[in-house]
Amino acid sequence: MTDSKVHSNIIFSQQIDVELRKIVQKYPAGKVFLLTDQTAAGFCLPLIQSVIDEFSIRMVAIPSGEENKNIQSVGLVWDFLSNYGADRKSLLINIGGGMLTDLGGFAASTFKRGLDFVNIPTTLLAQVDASLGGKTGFNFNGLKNEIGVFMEPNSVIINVNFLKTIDQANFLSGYAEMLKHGLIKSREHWDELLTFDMESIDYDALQEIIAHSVAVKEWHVLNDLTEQNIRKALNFGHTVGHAFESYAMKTGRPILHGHAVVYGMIAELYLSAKQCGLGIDELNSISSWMIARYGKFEIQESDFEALYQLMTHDKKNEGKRINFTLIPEIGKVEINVDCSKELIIEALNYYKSCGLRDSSSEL
Ligand SMILES: NC(=O)c1ccc[n+]([C@@H]2O[C@H](COP(=O)([O-])OP(=O)(O)OC[C@H]3O[C@@H](n4cnc5c(N)ncnc54)[C@H](O)[C@@H]3O)[C@@H](O)[C@H]2O)c1
Ligand SMILES: O=C(O)C(=O)C[C@@H](O)[C@H](O)[C@H](O)COP(=O)(O)O
Ligand SMILES: [Zn+2]
Repeated sequence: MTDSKVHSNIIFSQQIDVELRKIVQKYPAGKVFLLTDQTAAGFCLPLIQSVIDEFSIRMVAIPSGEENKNIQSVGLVWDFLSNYGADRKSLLINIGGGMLTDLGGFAASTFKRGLDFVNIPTTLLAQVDASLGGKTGFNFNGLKNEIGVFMEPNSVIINVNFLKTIDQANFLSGYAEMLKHGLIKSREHWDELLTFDMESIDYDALQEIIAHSVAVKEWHVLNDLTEQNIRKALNFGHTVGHAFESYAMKTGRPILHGHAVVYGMIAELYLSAKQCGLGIDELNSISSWMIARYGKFEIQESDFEALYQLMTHDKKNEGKRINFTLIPEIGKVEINVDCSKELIIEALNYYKSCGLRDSSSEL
């Protein structure tokens, strides 16, 4: 395993305390703050305790879970920064999963119009996706990431050892975003992901594929930070996926973000087959592979209208157009594809029947 590899401001390191100390010592004494969530705190702070003690870093922990990615939690962070005298020369260290790095990045970017923040992602999802690229924010009005700003962290420190304590469901959730990266990047990267042994994890091998996944995300962000164009590729699966995630939360049967993205990708692969020529065998085989590992969020026809209405809030939309990112073949992307309501309902029907149907059947 290589040590302390610097890729832009993304640092892969086996010695998280050494890397963090180098950053913290650049800031005035008493002006470094730390944000985590209550679950991540127990698992993750021991790995950086020596730095916390050495610099007497003040800490706050917000409640864990997607349901707490809200304005109340942002308020707790602003209160904390205000009460302990944070100023524009301060640093906020966000240590946790994607919920925490999204929310902490937003709180730091808006407090006194912005102070520096670094992300230490501690879930697979946060290491390959959420902690990178500067999309910060929180959920509002039942809609995912409805409020937010683009603001990149000063640094991101990735250490695979954090992943040894995440549970299987959260591992799969992070792997979903890696699968997305595989589908938009290349057949080679996709095949690499399909052959990785998720049952018995080799952490050296995992770090290698995390690095490949990070490179996919970073390339898109470097080319289009504010998602005017090619960054929309990173949103594949999210038009339908975010609708599933919001609807699941609203109806009291929440699902993890990555699982929602997998279900969204299945529906959007169907749209890709109908609108841009993705092969039907490819569609059916990817969908079956995904359902076998991720199960399903069961939906009825009576849910379709509510799901469609949620999609009308997607951030890629323009006017009345619901703009999808689609995949004509693995490794190719088409952005801004307008799909009719009828076709979107057909895609939801395809998803609904997945697992029930013979995978070789015609559409
Ligand atoms: N900004 C982006 O580009 C982007 C990209 C993808 C996802 N996201 C967002 O990320 C969020 C999902 O992130 P997530 O899956 O990391 O969820 P999460 O942050 O809620 O973390 C999942 C759970 O794991 C716990 N945890 C964190 N680190 C741990 C560790 N090392 N060991 C054991 N438990 C640990 C957390 O406390 C939490 O209970 C969603 O809100 C999603 O919208 C953002
Ligand atoms: O980095 C991006 O761009 C993404 O779209 C990555 C997604 O995985 C992530 O879930 C993102 O937060 C979605 O953003 P949104 O703009 O659709 O809220
Ligand atoms: Zn996502």
